[in-house]
Amino acid sequence: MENTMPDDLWKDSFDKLLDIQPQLRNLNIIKQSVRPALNMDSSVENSNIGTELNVSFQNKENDSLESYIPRFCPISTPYTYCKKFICEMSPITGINLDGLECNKEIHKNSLFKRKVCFEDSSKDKKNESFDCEVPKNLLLKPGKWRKSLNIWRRTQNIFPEKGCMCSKASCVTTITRPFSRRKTIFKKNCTVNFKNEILQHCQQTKPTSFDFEYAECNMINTKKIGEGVYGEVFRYTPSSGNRHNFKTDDVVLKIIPIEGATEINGEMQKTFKQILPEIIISKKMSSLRNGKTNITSGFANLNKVKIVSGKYPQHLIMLWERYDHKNKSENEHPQIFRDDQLFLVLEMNYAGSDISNYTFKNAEQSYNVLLQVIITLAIGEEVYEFEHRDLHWGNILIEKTNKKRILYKFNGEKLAVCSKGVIVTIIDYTLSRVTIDECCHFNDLSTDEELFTATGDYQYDIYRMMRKELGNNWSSFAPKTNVLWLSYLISKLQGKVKYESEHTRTHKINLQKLKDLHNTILSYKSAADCLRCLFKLS
Ligand SMILES: Nc1ncnc2c1ncn2[C@@H]1O[C@H](COP(=O)(O)OP(=O)(O)OP(=O)(O)O)[C@@H](O)[C@H]1O
Repeated sequence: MENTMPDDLWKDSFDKLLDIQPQLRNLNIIKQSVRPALNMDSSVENSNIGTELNVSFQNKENDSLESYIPRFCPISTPYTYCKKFICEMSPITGINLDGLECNKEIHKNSLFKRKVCFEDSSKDKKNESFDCEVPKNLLLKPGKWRKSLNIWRRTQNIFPEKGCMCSKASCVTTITRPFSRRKTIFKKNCTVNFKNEILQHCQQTKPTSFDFEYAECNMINTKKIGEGVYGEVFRYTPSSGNRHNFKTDDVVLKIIPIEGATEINGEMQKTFKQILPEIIISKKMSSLRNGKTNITSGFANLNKVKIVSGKYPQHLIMLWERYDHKNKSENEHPQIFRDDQLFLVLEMNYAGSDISNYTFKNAEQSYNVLLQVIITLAIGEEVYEFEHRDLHWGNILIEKTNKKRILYKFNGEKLAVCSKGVIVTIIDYTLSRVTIDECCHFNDLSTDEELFTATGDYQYDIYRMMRKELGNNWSSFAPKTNVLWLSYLISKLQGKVKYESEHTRTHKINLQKLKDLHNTILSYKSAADCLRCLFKLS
């Protein structure tokens, strides 16, 4: 039975879109007039991801769509039928899903003008005039894409520090480092000593010893629970002498090497300057739990920030190895750090497991999780012009709670959401944008080609949609980007997350509520706009 093909195997991406956007049927768009799934993002999910995506194109001279049909790619629409479905519209990225408006700009950028690498341009002199900026086969795993991107780079023999090396394709591409572009626009004229500023945030005058701060004797039940490209994440229970406020909440340490000259996990270490905004954003978002007119506990609870230096404590190294043994770490062994390595440590409350690993009771629970995310984003928008910009399902954590209701305040108005037994926390502000004290902090992705070329999940469409929404100006405030991530989240809650029981009436009613909201979500301008409508606020 396990080898039986899924019932919806016959569906191509447009068929699937009709399931979730039934109003498209009213437009009477017939399949013959829809282009094949050149955008492979969504359709590839049900395909054999291991199969190489061949995006070499046969004929570059003719600018018509036909010349850009891949010769072979693992899409659910069989290639033999591709040429039948030709028009200038893509069911995924060619239209705005809410307005059903044909999005010519995206066409220009991502389909017709998409620059590609030819496998062997030396055989064809004409190819020399064709810029080769978009890498081949950039198929990333859903969720934490930085790791996936680094693995892709390694397999393609691309070394970012040299700009690019493309060993097989005879083209020179410019692969820029995507994640070191954290910027802050200061509206007031001021010069900042980043190191001192960070030490102030840490309430330190100089870095303290890593071994001393995180000695084994002060930490109980410690284990490594996660990793990102920038850091290792450990969880522990503070030993009684080390509990500051008599709470027994478990602590999470996110340990990020900084300021060193060596690359870690394929990335240059962040500098004081680059890490400061992450500290500021984390602190401010966390402080919203103690706000006056706006209150949410939906952003990670940051208790402390510390700068430590020295070798990794031996007990953490052992836990790192245990995790590696069990889960196969993609990060480098912490033994590689020198004795004078600096680390930034963010101490947060443990906030559960991420949505991709969570099994919901039913859609009623997941619908209430969605409401918690909407309210939290809305409050972030109101107070700090916050856009998360990377809210994939690995960055939304869920934990069980005994509280019946989660309470919020939005512009002075008290709101409550039934918890249905779970509480939500949003994490990871690496790409986030905020305005704090007249400074705008953001991550400039304007020259990042890789992220906008990636495929493999609807997630990667969202980065392209954000770029369009922002006009590639990443400092500007466009809360619609939060709405785009909500649309992504709803699609995951409908079809991708795990449910304990799917046959109850409650589940079906709430799944319908998710579908209804999915049909309208992109018509909202911001999470706050959506919240006002859902809670009938003025
Ligand atoms: N407060 C927390 N509670 C529980 N788990 C957490 C917490 N913070 C982080 N984690 C876990 O650690 C993982 C990595 O954290 P995070 O996303 O903040 O790291 P990162 O280095 O920013 O990752 P990226 O590679 O996306 O930059 C998360 O996916 C999550 O599983």
